[in-house]
This record gives sequence, C-alpha cells and structure tokens, in this order.
Amino acid sequence: MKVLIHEDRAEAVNHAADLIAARLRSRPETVLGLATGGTMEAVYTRLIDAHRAGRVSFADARSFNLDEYVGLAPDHACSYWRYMREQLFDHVDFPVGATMLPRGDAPDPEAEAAAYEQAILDAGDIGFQLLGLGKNGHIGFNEPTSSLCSLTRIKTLTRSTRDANARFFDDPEQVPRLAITMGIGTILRAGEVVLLAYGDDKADAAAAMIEGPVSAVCPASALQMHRKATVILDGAAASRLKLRDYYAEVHPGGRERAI
Ligand SMILES: N[C@@H]1[C@@H](O)[C@H](O)[C@@H](COP(=O)(O)O)O[C@@H]1O
Repeated sequence: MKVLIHEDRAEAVNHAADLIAARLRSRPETVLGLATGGTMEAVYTRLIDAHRAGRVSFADARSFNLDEYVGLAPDHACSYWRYMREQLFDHVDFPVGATMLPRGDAPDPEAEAAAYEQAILDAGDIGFQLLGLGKNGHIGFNEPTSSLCSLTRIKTLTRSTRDANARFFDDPEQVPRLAITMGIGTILRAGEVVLLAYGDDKADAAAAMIEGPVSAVCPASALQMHRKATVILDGAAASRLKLRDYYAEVHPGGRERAI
C-alpha cells in the first residue's frame, strides 16, 4: 500500500484528481469505479475544470459507481444517480449510457445487485477505482463485518453511517436503511485503487485501514491485500498513524517515488 500524505487538504484532493486525469490520458478506455460523498465533490470539480481546459476527456471511458440507496429512484434529490449527474456527469463528455449505477428503485434489489456485479465482470472489471472512507472504516457501503470476499449485494447501513449521511437529507429519518453496494471482493478485483480521505474525523479509520490488522471490522483494511492501492490523506486524517514519519520519508510531500 502506498501512503501519500499532504499536509494541505486541497493538495490531497488535487493529487487524487490528477491521478484520474493521468490515467485517462494514458489509457482513455479505462473502466472507472467512482465514489460519492462529500470527499469527492472537490475531486470532481477539479476534473471538470481539467476537462474544460482540454486536459482530460471521458469520451472513451466508462464508469461504475460503488453504491446506491435502496428505494431511491434516479431522479430522487438524494440519490447517488442525482449526485453523480450534478457533481460530474452533466459537465464532462462521457458517452450516453457509459455511466452505470445500481438502480435503487429496482423491483427486486437482490437481482439488481447480481446483475450489477455481472455487468462489471462483463466490462472486464474496474481498471481504476476511486474510494472514499467512512468514519467507521467502510468502503462503498461495506459496513464493519462485511465479508472481505463479498460481491455486489444489499447491505444494512449502520446508525453511524446513516447519521453521517443525514446532512444530505431534509429529515434524518429519510436516510434509507439499505443500500446496494459493490462488495469488497468486487473492489479488490480492480486493477488499481486510489482512496482519498481528509479531516480529523477520518483519522481513526485511516489508522485502522493502514496499520491495523486485516479485518472485517475495518473493511478498508482489505486494501492491504490489494496489489496496487494508493491512499492519499491530508495531515489531519494522517494524524493517528504510528508510522507517519516513515511514510513522509518514503514519499516526501506526498509525492510518488519508487520505494
Ligand atoms: N457510501 C459512501 C462512501 O462511498 C463514501 O466514501 C463514504 C464517505 O463519505 P464522505 O466523503 O461524505 O465522508 O461514505 C458514504 O456513505
């Protein structure tokens, strides 16, 4: 696992966005795995700016998002479909039909989850997966105790995740209790993974992910088993890492270097 620490949050965000842009420039046909959440808003803003400046195109790419709330139709104001349209898809040049999310309003959510997993397999798996980090260590909506081999399926959200995401809803009780999410096994099949986390409230999860045992109690710790995982943190999110000085020595200023 490559651990890159930028004291400054904006530099961490820019680094993650720039890795995506660089990947699309070198391999335009990449199958992207995309994430939602507050963390990603600034990443998508930077990608939109780069697109407008002619520095990145999504015209040959396609994407699969990590997750969607069960029960929310694509046009629901709080659906991840809507989030993705507003934050990225409406502003860049993905071809029509190239951006996929699970349908939260599917009549049979379990069948929808299985079909989504199959669609990812049919696309040849994710080439570049972008991830955020839940305060409880979740990736996608793989909550603590998720199987480390899990595939796309329905998960029950924890109270802490529903509380964390209540800010996106008018009424906290409207936060759905279930979600369709790519599994940890699905994510681990991606060719390359980049996880971005910033802020003090991610520091415990970041420490467990990087330095804790590989455990279903911290789903993100499964990334320790991935061959090409990069974690980008700001200083606050990195504040509880025991080996922080070592990571800074290997990758000074968050820059990438051969180890
Ligand atoms: N399902 C999403 C995740 O994909 C996201 O990475 C994480 C962190 O969210 P935020 O960036 O808002 O802190 O939790 C959400 O619930």
